[in-house]
Amino acid sequence: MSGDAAVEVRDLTKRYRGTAAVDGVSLTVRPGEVYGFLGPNGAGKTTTLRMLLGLVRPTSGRIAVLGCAPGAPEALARTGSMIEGPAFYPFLSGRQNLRVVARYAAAPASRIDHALRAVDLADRGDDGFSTYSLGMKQRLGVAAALLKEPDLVVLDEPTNGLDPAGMRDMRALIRRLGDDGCTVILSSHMLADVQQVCDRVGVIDAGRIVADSSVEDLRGDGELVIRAAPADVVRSTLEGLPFVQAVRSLGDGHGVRVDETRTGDVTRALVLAGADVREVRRVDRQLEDVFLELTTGAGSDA
Ligand SMILES: Nc1ncnc2c1ncn2[C@@H]1O[C@H](COP(=O)(O)OP(=O)(O)OP(=O)(O)O)[C@@H](O)[C@H]1O
Repeated sequence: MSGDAAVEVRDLTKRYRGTAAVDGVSLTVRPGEVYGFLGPNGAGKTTTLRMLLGLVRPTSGRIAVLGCAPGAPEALARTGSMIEGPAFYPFLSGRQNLRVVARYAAAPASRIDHALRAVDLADRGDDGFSTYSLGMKQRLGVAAALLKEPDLVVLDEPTNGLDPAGMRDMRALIRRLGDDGCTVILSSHMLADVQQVCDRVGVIDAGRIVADSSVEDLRGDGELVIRAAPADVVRSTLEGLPFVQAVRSLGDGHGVRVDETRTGDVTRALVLAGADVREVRRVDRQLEDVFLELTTGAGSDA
């Protein structure tokens, strides 16, 4: 373990009754980055996050959180978390709920106003929790995670169940935390959200990491969409080009994985082969496309 990482996980495995929920996971989260943990339902996201917090004991493997063993008091003192939705007293106000959490977490009560401001709940802090919208409840959960002035925040599905405005607010909040130098790990089903808010992502499928890279690298160079005829000439020409990585058939054309600088070469080759080129257009790959390619797509969230 290098010791420079905010979180370092090596060969982490968790078995339940012989079945691996998490199977040899290795990943590194660097200080100050917003790291997205993506995967279909049941892929092992929550189990991994719970192991990082010392809530679940690994079957095997190594974890360092802020240089400490998971669950070590030094690590927990600098880590805020929201796992599987926030739990608050409905009959107390937001502020009173945070007071309860602060006392329990040995965090200074002076942090409460700061935490409420950070999640845009300062002017609703004295209203009853039961009167909050789902988005406000989720944001209060993040406020609770911020009470300790943490270096690391772990959020399990922070946008779960939120409407578009709630998601936008949560995204902005997470990005602000990252910009303020806090390391954030979040799990999500919301691929578009992760694409907008995360610096790097790990994709987990059936307990195994299938990708761990920057969002940009994962999305790659995008695809060149070509409409040209006849189809057999187009396909054989494209497949014969050494710089073309992959050719796939679309309804009325072909999609080609190729570096953007080769767009002219591809078009020229098709014209020289006698193809009638009607359209050549570059399409960015969305994280969702990559996710579906990488995972089995078995989860309903996929
Ligand atoms: N306490 C447990 N006992 C037995 N099996 C468990 C336990 N906790 C999790 N599992 C199993 O481990 C696998 C991974 O579950 P986990 O909750 O980590 O997935 P997830 O990626 O967070 O899924 P979701 O997106 O649905 O929350 C699942 O097959 C789940 O049934």
